[in-house]
Amino acid sequence: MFAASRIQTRAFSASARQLTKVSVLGAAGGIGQPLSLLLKLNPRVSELALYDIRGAPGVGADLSHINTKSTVKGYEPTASGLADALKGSEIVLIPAGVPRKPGMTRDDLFNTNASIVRDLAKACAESCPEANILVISNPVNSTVPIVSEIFKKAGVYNPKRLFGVTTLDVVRASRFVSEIKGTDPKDENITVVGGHSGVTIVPLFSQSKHPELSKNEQLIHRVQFGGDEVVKAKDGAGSATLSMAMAGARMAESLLRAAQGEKGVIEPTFVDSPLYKDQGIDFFASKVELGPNGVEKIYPVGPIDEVEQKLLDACLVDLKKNIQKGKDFVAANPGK
Ligand SMILES: NC(=O)c1ccc[n+]([C@@H]2O[C@H](COP(=O)([O-])OP(=O)(O)OC[C@H]3O[C@@H](n4cnc5c(N)ncnc54)[C@H](O)[C@@H]3O)[C@@H](O)[C@H]2O)c1
Ligand SMILES: O=C(O)C[C@H](O)C(=O)O
Repeated sequence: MFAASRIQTRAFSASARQLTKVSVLGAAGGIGQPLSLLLKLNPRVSELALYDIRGAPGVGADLSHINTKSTVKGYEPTASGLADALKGSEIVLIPAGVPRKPGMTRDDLFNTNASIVRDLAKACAESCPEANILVISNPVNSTVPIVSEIFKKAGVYNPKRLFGVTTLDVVRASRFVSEIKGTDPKDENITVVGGHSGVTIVPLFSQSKHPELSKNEQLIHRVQFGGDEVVKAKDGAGSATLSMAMAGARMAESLLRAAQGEKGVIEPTFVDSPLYKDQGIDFFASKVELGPNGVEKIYPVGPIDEVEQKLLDACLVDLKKNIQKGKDFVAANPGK
């Protein structure tokens, strides 16, 4: 037992020395800056490439003074700057785009963010077609299908490498439950399935240590509309940035752990999924085991109670429309 664990530790420390380039698109923004900071502190990252339409060289210079071993560079806002930032990337995180103001839904961001994500996806398809693409820009339910359509058009789509980042919903659910129960959030793993906006966010408390919480309407509402809480509190200055940076860094870390040989790394995330394809729903967030090739295994939703079934039914109706909206956008606006 002891010898086996020593061998395993040696294997991990050897693989942790792998060269791993991670890039952040939208790196000078509210999410981009703290996310880049957390990635600079991650010993699994050897090279950090920062891109934004403004300010990335400054953020890069600032982070480059932190005494961790990785190199950091902020690239110029040009097509060649973007291509250079992306080349050789194993993971690309995309928090580029506008955030909500009070009174807006995530869908209200579509008109601005759809073309931003489309154009960045094109650059990824050209410069790093094999990278894991982690989409943070809202509305995630539509921006992820936009990326997949662009990759399909370029002939480089690998469904195992595309992820909508829904980790913040999981992080919130864990924290909110721990507040109610007076427990340590690290012991509260709540699966959240569906998508990432309002009623498409479906927490499955019946599968947690506290199945009775699936009847707690206030808690369910808080998980589904946690983003609104922050938008309201920031009062026009944007939406969640710091908690999102933590959640994005956690998702990237999970992918890196899996890529570097660790088994059994599971995160709920929004992926190209077989679960509801028969209902015309191509993407769905459920528990996903990660591996060196990205998605290793997609878990079904599993047993849920009556309340959750109703939530899931409502989720699927909206999700289908959101996904179609992303696909239709690329068909009508293929870009240059
Ligand atoms: N998935 C989630 O759980 C989640 C959580 C929070 C926020 N978000 C979303 O993330 C996005 C960013 O939020 P934020 O608070 O960081 O916004 P922000 O305005 O602070 O930052 C966005 C950054 O994107 C940059 N940008 C715009 N167009 C770009 C382009 N074409 N290429 C590169 N960079 C570009 C901007 O210059 C800016 O620095 C929003 O759409 C927001 O809704 C998602
Ligand atoms: O609420 C938002 O608009 C940002 C993000 O999607 C969140 O869940 O905090």
